[in-house]
Amino acid sequence: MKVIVVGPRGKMGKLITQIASERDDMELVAGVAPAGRDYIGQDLGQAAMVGRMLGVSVVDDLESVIDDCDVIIDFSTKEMGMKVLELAVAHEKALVCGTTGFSAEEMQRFKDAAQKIPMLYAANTSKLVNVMNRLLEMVASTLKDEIDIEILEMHDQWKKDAPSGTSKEMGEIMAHAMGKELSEVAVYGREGVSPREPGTIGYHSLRAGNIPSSHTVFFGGMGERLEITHHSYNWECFARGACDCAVYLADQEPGFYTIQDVLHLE
Ligand SMILES: NC(=O)C1=CN([C@@H]2O[C@H](COP(=O)(O)OP(=O)(O)OC[C@H]3O[C@@H](n4cnc5c(N)ncnc54)[C@H](OP(=O)(O)O)[C@@H]3O)[C@@H](O)[C@H]2O)C=CC1
Ligand SMILES: O=C(O)C1=N[C@H](C(=O)O)C[C@H](O)C1
Repeated sequence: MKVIVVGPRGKMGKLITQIASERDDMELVAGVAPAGRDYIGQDLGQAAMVGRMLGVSVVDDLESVIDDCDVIIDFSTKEMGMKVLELAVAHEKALVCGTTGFSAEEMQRFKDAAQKIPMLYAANTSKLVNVMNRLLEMVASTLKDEIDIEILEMHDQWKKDAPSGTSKEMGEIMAHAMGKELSEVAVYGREGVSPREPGTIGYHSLRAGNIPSSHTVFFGGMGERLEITHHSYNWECFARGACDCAVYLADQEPGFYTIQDVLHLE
């Protein structure tokens, strides 16, 4: 399965390149980086600090290499994400997108693209986070309005979006489990919003240092509290999951896929 990595110098792109280079079922054919970077033209192994040459280059123009691949893996920015999507559709290439921060309208463009290409979107490609999502669904569907739900997510100081894509997915899963839409119940920050309105889901984002990713969901009951937490120690779990998604997608027909399909969690 031939793969292009978009953003191979990024925190995720580097790890995805390193992991893909070790897998027998993946073959890297190019990296795509922003124009003007000093590592354009370098060997992908050097640019992504793999520790050996891979014999393929980093380019600044996806269109010049896209026909060499089966699947594109994109963890870059939302602006680049939209350009990658457009080219993937035009060249009928499978796309794994893990970038976060897209608007509802942009997310709809991914869903529309699925009529033409195998499209997998996952705001979080960690296996354990996706198992955690099942637990959240179970608690929310069992207790509904009996409990207060608050989500606290922590990330590094450089993260561009807040709240995290994962916490939005978690909120959506729990809202649907309670028969609601997230937009009806989400409250972003509680400062100045007290006492608490029942049936809402509160969001709290903390940014500090180089925390890779932590998500805690607090279920507040009367005289008791349940907390479910996922901590990542680095970005490896997400990169491994992204490679699994790409291998899965290479064999699929056009359609919209999620990591639940890859992990057989449905
Ligand atoms: N789904 C999941 O499980 C996860 C999702 N993410 C998401 O992935 C995205 C990237 O995260 P992260 O790796 O931490 O971010 P980084 O900022 O470390 O990396 C982003 C990369 O994208 C590259 N880039 C920016 N613009 C372009 C462009 N026009 N063309 C090609 N490449 C471009 C940057 O290049 P340069 O380095 O040269 O500036 C950089 O290498 C974020 O949206 C994040 O939330 C992150 C972790 C897990
Ligand atoms: O930027 C990150 O680091 C992460 N982003 C994703 C998100 O927004 O949820 C996934 C994970 O939390 C790491």
